[in-house]
Amino acid sequence: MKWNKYTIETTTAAEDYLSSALMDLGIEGVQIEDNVPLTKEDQAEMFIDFLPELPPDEGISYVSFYLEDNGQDDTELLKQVKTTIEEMRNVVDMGTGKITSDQTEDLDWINNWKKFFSSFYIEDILIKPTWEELKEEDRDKFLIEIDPGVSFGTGKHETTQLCIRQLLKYIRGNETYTPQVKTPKVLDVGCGSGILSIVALKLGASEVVGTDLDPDCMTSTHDNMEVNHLDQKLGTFYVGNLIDDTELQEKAGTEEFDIVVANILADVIIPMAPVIPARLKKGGYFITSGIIDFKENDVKEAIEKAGLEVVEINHQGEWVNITARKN
Ligand SMILES: C[S@@+](CC[C@H](N)C(=O)[O-])C[C@H]1O[C@@H](n2cnc3c(N)ncnc32)[C@H](O)[C@@H]1O
Repeated sequence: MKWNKYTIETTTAAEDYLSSALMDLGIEGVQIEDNVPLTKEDQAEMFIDFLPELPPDEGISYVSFYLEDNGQDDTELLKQVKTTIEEMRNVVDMGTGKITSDQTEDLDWINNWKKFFSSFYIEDILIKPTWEELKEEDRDKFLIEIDPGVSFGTGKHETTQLCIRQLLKYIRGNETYTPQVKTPKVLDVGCGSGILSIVALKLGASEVVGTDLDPDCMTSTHDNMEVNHLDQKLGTFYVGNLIDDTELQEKAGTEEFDIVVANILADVIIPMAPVIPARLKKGGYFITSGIIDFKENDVKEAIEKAGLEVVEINHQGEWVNITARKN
């Protein structure tokens, strides 16, 4: 499908007003490009731990919108856009307001990523997108089916894989470690698509509790539990921030968990570390990732300061897993 892309050169002061004015004209899906650095909150929400160097912010912003090219004439709508820009000059600096056009193909943003997600293994666990047919020869495999929807967690990311390997070790056991608890209770902080909760349950966890800041993750997690034929009663999921929400800390449970897994970001794990020991039973493990390599020491220090003993540090690419025990 072809699309006409229109880009308005404006100012960072005007970009939000302009986007909302474009939406008022019935335009859906506006893209903003500027050099304004992301705030800490934006970084956490977008799972970005470090940012590329941006050119200096000179206050210029490019606001683009797309119109499907189905032979229609965009002239009338563009006239309305130009009028809107001129009217807005009375209230905000609109910059040049120059409109340029381009044509682009296939803009199925919501679904395009699916082309890059196909079945793969983490050790003996076969992770398969829900929309892919299960091959006859894979019927007896340890299977996890996932549709992350708009949440994070296909299993492809190094940090998810680091956590899954640790869940394998600390729930199922391996040649170097024999779990003391066969059916652990697991807390999954930052559950995203629910992938780690589902792996934990499939490996034998008796129950999981999950949390995430993003309400969409509740839907993804419940849907993925269902796809994986897991009784919804085995999982309880809450929206909220364990770091400072004492009500959530209580609801999640005190000294209840054999394993707490948190694949978030170094900048989130560091302030979260102090509340983790109180969630764990004695002898329980904290498995964490989402840590970029240059923040490894900061996270390790925070975990040790919280009173846990770091027992393992693993790396995959530039990402780090730290596993710690409550003694
Ligand atoms: C990298 S994703 C991990 C998703 C999934 N657990 C996985 O391993 O693939 C991090 C998730 O943590 C959530 N998150 C960020 N800060 C959080 C916080 N303070 N408490 C709970 N969840 C948080 C994000 O919304 C996101 O869904």
